[in-house]
Parts: sequence; structure tokens; C-alpha cells
Amino acid sequence: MKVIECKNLTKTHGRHKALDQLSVTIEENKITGLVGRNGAGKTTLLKILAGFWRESSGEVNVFSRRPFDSLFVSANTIFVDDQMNFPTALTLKEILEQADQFYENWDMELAERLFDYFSFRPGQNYSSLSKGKESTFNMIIGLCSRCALTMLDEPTTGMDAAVRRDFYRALLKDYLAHPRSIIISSHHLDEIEELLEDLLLIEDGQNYLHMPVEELKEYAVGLSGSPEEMTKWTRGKEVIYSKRTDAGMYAVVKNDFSDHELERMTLAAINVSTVSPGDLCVYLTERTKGGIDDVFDKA
Ligand SMILES: Nc1ncnc2c1ncn2[C@@H]1O[C@H](COP(=O)(O)OP(=O)(O)OP(=O)(O)O)[C@@H](O)[C@H]1O
Repeated sequence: MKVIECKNLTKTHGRHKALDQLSVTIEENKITGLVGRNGAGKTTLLKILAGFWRESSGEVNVFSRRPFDSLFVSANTIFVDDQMNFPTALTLKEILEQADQFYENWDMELAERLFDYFSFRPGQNYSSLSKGKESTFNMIIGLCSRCALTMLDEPTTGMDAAVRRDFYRALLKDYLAHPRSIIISSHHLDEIEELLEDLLLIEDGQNYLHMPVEELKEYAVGLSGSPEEMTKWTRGKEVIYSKRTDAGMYAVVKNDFSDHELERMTLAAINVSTVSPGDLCVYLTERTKGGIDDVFDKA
């Protein structure tokens, strides 16, 4: 079943199109990674899906309903980001109790176990938490609400490496026990890659690529070798990224090579390597010519 369907979804802020005719369909019970460069439109998309923002044009459906102002969508959706607002008068424990009242599938037992594990104190106030602890508390709310559509926007902001690892593990364990549709936006694709089934890459407010992570791993190969051999083997191919190296050249090339071609390349002293989904997404959406070094070299 489709949980999300967007057709030509556009959102303008003034004259700027944060989403530009974006079309995408997301099936239920999958963990989808939402990635894209800064300003690509990820948060805008999530806020529209959560019903917080109204679309400017196009169609958007969540559980087959327009999300804006929909009680059904808000009861079955949670949006977690680093700007969550909780009543200042409530202690952390009271916030959990309120969440228990609001979310039908709320798991209080899990919430209390996570609360203790991450060393929160019941009488603490949300406003007294450090950045990383705020994110950890938000994550408890996001997980334990067990909403049919759970959207996490950069959920690990401020968390240290150990807490991030625990968070990913908790997310995966809970998802396996209680499958639901989860969208997680992150700039650290390498860290979440193992959790994900699908990846949606947004660029300039458009759906640049939406595919299973396993397919994305095969999407391109890294080739390196002498400039002569590299020119020969990349002729007529889609070169996504290239740079000069001490040994010659390195290029990331769309992988439509046959096994036979890959074998012949190796014999021709071309080194063939895999390209991680994280690196590939950066290369696919590279906006600057050259790199940061050029900024300094031109000075
Ligand atoms: N409230 C707003 N008013 C005006 N412009 C906005 C507003 N919110 C977002 N934008 C603009 O819309 C575009 C998309 O922003 P958005 O926050 O959705 O990107 P993002 O992919 O989440 O970026 P990041 O990775 O930096 O968080 C940006 O150009 C941003 O400046």
C-alpha cells in the first residue's frame, strides 16, 4: 500500500521554489533515507507530509488524504526534528505521560526503559537539556509513539558517536518488531545506510533519484588509472565525477559495464572500486566546479 504519494508537488517561499514539481511514491513499512545537499528541500517536504505546511500546488497524499489540517494524518504521523516544542511547565516524565495520552500505540514500558538507559531524570525540564540530550529525548518520543508514519529530520543532531550508534540500533530493533513507515533525513548516509531499504535523493526541490539502497550500491563504479587508459575506458560513458590523482585519474562512472568489460579493464591496469552511496550522492549533486582547494588556489 502507498503511504505517500506526491505528484508535481511545489512549495514556494516568496519567489523561491523549495519544492519544484516533486513526484514520488513511498510504499508502507519501509525505512527510507531522505538525503540531499543543504537547502535541497528535505525539511520542506517532511513538514508538508506532516501536515504542518500547506503545499503551493500539485498533489500530496498521506494515507490517501491531503495532510494539511488532517486530524487523521496528525494522529498517525510523528515528525521529529531539533525544534520540537514541549510545554515548559512539564517535566520530562510528564511529557512522556502526555505522549501516552495522545498516541494510540504509545509504548510506555519502552519509553521508561530508554529514559533510564540514557540517564534522564524524571523531574528534569526539557529546556535544561543539552543539545545531544534533547535529540535523545526527541528520539524516545519518536520511537515510542509507534506512529504508522514516523519522520525523523536530522534526528542525531548533537548526539555523540556512542548515542548515535545506540539510537540506530534501537530504531532498527523497534522497526523489526513493529514494522512501520519511517523516513529519516540525514547528512550522514554512511552511518544510516545499513538501516535503509530505499533512498530518496532530492536536489533543487526535485526527486533526483529514488531507489533501493542495494541498487544504489551498484549504480556506479570508481575507476582509477593512467590518463590514456582512463580516457579509453570512459569514452561514451556517463562520468559522474573525476579528479586528477598522483597516479593519473580517478573517475566515478555510471555502471553499465558488462562483467567482461570490467575484467578487461582490470587487465589494462584500471583499478575498479565500489562507490559508497554517501559519496555517490555527493558526486551526483556536486554544484561547484573543482573543489574547496580551488577557492584557496585562486586567491
Ligand atoms: N520558512 C522559510 N521561509 C523562506 N524560505 C525557506 C523557509 N524554509 C525553507 N526555506 C528555503 O527553502 C529551501 C529548502 O529548505 P529546506 O529547509 O527544506 O532544505 P533542507 O534540504 O532541509 O536543508 P538542510 O539540509 O540545510 O537542512 C531553502 O532554499 C531554504 O532557504
